[in-house]
Amino acid sequence: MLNFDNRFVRELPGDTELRNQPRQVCAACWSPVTPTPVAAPTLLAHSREVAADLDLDDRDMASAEMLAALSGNRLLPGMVSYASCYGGHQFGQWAGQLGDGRAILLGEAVNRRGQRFELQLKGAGPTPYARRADGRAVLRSSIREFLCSEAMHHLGVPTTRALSLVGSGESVVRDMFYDGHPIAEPGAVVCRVAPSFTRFGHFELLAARGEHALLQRLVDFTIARDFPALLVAPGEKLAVWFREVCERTARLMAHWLRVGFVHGVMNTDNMSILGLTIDYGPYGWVDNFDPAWTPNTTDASSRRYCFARQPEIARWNLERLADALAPLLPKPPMAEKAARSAELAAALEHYDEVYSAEFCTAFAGKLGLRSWTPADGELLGELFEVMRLAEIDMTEFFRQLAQLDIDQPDAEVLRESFYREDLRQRFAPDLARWLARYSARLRHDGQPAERRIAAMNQVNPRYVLRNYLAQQAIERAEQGDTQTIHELLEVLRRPYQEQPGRAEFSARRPDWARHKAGCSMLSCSS
Ligand SMILES: Nc1ncnc2c1ncn2[C@@H]1O[C@H](COP(=O)(O)OP(=O)(O)OP(=O)(O)O)[C@@H](O)[C@H]1O
Ligand SMILES: [Mg+2]
Repeated sequence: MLNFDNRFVRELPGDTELRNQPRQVCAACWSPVTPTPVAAPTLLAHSREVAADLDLDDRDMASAEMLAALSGNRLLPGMVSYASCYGGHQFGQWAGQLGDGRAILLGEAVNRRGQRFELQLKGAGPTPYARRADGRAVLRSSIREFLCSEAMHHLGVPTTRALSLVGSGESVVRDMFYDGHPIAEPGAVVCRVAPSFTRFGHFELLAARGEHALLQRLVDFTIARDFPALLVAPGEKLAVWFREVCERTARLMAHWLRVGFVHGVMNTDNMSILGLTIDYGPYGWVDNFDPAWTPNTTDASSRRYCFARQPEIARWNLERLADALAPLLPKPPMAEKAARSAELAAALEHYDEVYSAEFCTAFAGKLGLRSWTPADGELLGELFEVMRLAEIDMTEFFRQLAQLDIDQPDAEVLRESFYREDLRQRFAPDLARWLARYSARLRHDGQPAERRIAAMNQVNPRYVLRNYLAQQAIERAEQGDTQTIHELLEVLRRPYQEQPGRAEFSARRPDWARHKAGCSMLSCSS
């Protein structure tokens, strides 16, 4: 069914200890571990696009062997199972070894076009990196990961994918808000798919332990397997590669801001070397535009990972990766000893430049502008301020903005993007002033209306996985009804297309969801 070529375990050293017990794993990139079987697996949903990427058809997906593999009950021929070893900076502090505590890789499938995909079960039981935790995942967080990674892909945002969502038939005990109220919840396993699940933290841990020879091997492996185009690029390989990682990360940040996504836990162990969105934990979608909003309750006081700070935090994370890579470069001259090597520093500056350029391109697109001038930055800044103060829904506003008649701008087309009538009235004059300036700018831009509207509709989604929508799918699934998961999966396949009869999936957050757990506050407990 699937063809495997498991380079990670073949080319990188593994742990020689075979017992599946929590421990520090040194001088190795992975540990062999077998998924822990589950009692009564059922395939709750799968992504037909990911299946197609893997050359799997509906019959394959419905087979007993596939269900056994996707639940961790039995491996398919060619699979090897292992957990990888990484560390990370969490909330700004070095946390030491973390590793795949509940994620178990199943090897690298190569499709008929020669594309390579790592398969990874999340929630498949404890590994040597599980510390004191159970290695499992609850259904609610698994639904959120499954739906959101597919939704992000269809929005055009780089991301790990999800092949399947399997209910385990077992319960998992979680204290959702860490307040001494543990309850048994249904468990699940998601099979994630990505060309590589390697994180910044994989490199950081080897550097922190002074395992520089292995660090060099992991870098060489990563370039050869995951960045083959760079093998023929001129220049010092490591610096060229780090620059590419910076560039991809910058593009990812611009995408997150464009669609209103807040990751929620941008620790360096949750940063993909390929610039993919990885680890859908306490993430959230911006409803009313608020740069300081964070969905993660653990982050509520520091707001380190709030919406607007994400690009800055990504840079901080890249700096930690640069620190890890620095020992592999030739020693800098004495005068620069404390400084990072010039190449790494230049790559970080490149991050700033690419991010700025990508942000401008993204928001020029959202506003329907063909080019971007410094004055547009001011125009956008003023819009953000009105949106924040008036609590305007980000997704609804930008989608509806295309409907504005720029010869006679009238805020009426934006009425549905307000959460509060009093704020709508209070900020009506500010919005009207802004719309007049914006309309003048568009008239100057001179693009025919149909072309502008079509272009805006390709970057301003009508449908995103609003927090309350995911929560509704979860509550129904916990009652045994997976219909909403399937409906959402279907709607979110075409986020930029108007879908008649699907208005319920684009409606802004209802009042009941404003402060409800799972809708505005998410916990890390998953
Ligand atoms: N239930 C669990 N059992 C074992 N380890 C866990 C569990 N939950 C989290 N961990 C581990 O704690 C660390 C930080 O967790 P974090 O929430 O970032 O990741 P995660 O949600 O498990 O997974 P991923 O980053 O793979 O999507 C990771 O090493 C992770 O494997
Ligand atoms: Mg994680």
